[in-house]
Amino acid sequence: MTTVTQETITGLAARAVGVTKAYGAGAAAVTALDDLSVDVQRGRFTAIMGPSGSGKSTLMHCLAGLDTVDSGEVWIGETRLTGLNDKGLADLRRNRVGFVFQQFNLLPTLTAEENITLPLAIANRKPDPAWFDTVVDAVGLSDRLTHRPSELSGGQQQRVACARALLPKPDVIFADEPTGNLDSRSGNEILGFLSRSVEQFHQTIVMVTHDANAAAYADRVIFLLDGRMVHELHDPDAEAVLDTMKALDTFDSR
Ligand SMILES: Nc1ncnc2c1ncn2[C@@H]1O[C@H](COP(=O)(O)OP(=O)(O)OP(=O)(O)O)[C@@H](O)[C@H]1O
Repeated sequence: MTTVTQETITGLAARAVGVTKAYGAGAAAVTALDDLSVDVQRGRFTAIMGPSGSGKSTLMHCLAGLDTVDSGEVWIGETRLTGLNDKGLADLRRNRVGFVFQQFNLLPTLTAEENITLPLAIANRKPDPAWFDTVVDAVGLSDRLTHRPSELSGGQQQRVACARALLPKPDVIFADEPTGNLDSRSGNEILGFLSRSVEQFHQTIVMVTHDANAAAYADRVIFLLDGRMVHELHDPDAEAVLDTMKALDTFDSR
C-alpha cells in the first residue's frame, strides 16, 4: 500500500495517492477511479477534464471529503481524510473546503449577504469586515447584498456562491461545472473572478469542467480517462485543451 509522510505533502493543498473507487458489485461493478494519484499545488487553479464517465466528479468528491475511497489515501493539506471518522469529515468540510456548484445552491429565503456569510455562521465564526468588503467588491455585489436569489440573475447568483466559498478562506475551493448554467459572458465573469482569487488572494481552486474555454483559465489541466490520469497541460489555451480532448476520444488507457 502507498503511504505518505507529513514531509511529502508540504506545499500541496490536496493529494490523492493510489486511490481506487468502485460503484456496485460483481459483474455490475464500475471502477470510477483506478489507482489514481494526483497532487494539487497550493495557490494554483487546477482544472479536471475528461470524457463523460471518466471519473471527474468522483475524484472531486473524494478529494473534498464528500465521498469515501475503497483504497489509497486522500489528503487536504496535512490532514489525511482517509483516517477521519464522520465527525472529522464533517468538520473538514465545514472549515477547510469551499464549494461552488453548477446550480448555485443558494438558500432562497436568505439575502445575498446572508447566503455569503452562512458557512461562517454555521461554523460559529464571524466574518472579518474588511475581508468581507474585499470579497464582495471583487465579485461586484456591493449593491446587491440585500437581494434574494430570485431577484438576481444567474451570473449574480453564481457570484454570491463564489463569495460564499471564498469568505472563510478555505484550503481548497472545489468548483463543479461552475459555468454550466450560465451564458458565455456571465461564465467568463465567474472564471475571471476565480482566476483573480488565485492570483490576488492565493486561493487554491480545483474545478471540474467539460468546457475547454473554462479550463483555459486554469494554471494546470489534468485529464482523466477510465478513472486514470492520462495527461496534463500547464497554462494551456482553449485550442490545446480541445486538441487533447479529441485525442482522448481515440485513446484507450487500459
Ligand atoms: N453513485 C453511483 N453509482 C454507480 N455508478 C456511479 C455512481 N457515480 C458514478 N458512477 C459511475 O462511475 C463512473 C465515473 O463517474 P463520474 O460521475 O465520476 O464521471 P464524470 O467524468 O464526472 O462524468 P460526467 O462528465 O458525465 O459528469 C461512471 O462510469 C459512472 O457511471
